Amino acid sequence: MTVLESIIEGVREDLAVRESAIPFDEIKQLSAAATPPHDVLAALKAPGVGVIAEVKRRSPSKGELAEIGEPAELAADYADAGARVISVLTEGRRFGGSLADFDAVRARVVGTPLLRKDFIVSPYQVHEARAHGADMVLLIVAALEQNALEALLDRVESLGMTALVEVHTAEEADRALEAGAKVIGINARNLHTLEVDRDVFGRIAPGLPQHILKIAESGVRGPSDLMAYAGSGADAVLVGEGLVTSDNPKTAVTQLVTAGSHPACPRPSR
Ligand SMILES: O=C(O)c1ccccc1NCC(=O)[C@H](O)[C@H](O)COP(=O)(O)O
Repeated sequence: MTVLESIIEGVREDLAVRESAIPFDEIKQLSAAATPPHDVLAALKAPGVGVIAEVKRRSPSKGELAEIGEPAELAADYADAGARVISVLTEGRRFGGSLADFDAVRARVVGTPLLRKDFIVSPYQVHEARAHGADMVLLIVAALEQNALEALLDRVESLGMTALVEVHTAEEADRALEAGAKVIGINARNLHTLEVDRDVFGRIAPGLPQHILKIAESGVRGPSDLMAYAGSGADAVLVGEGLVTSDNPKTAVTQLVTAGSHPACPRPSR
């Protein structure tokens, strides 16, 4: 069993417990009653290379990363520093995240789009994300059969949210395009082996259509990595470990945002 398969096995077990407490029909009603989502595409299309800043306590690859304090305060610092989207891990067993974290961030940071970063394998989780105020939902191609990917993507968009469709190979990128993805995240991290290869983005991104928003995920240690991803066509970068392990996460985001808006920073023409 790979790391990804193990994570998904646990996600399905935890999901069954939640679904027994709040049945599917009820979570659909809650999602329908939620405050409408932010326009994530508009946020990501703003000039310059954007930053998606992640609330991440621990991970399968590195274990405990940092004592992040109150997730809401960390997220508020991210937003104040100019993050375009805030990613909140809600997977509990391997990342130490929760929907309670998401709720706290949502209550504290009302003006910035939020990404529910989890391993989405069920329509229930899509409605659950919306019910908790998510604007964006991660769909991992490697975790889904094509029919499921297309059905979940349609459901995300039917609720007014934006899907971040994550790939690690050219074949997965083809599947994302076939499914109708508008935002494709190219993860430098292989979710089966946990190996990080920053060159993956530059091998895949140039082959994507210009209208696709391209997000470089993982391995961003500072502005030089952002600039390198920008040089290969990134519209934004998604950063977790490099922020929460820094001396000052707010300063770290500020430095990335400054680099992404610098005249010398490459930016795809739109
Ligand atoms: O981060 C991990 O170890 C990991 C392991 C297995 C599946 C997913 C994993 N991370 C999710 C992510 O892709 C990252 O949290 C995100 O891209 C930020 O990466 P980083 O800046 O390297 O923390």
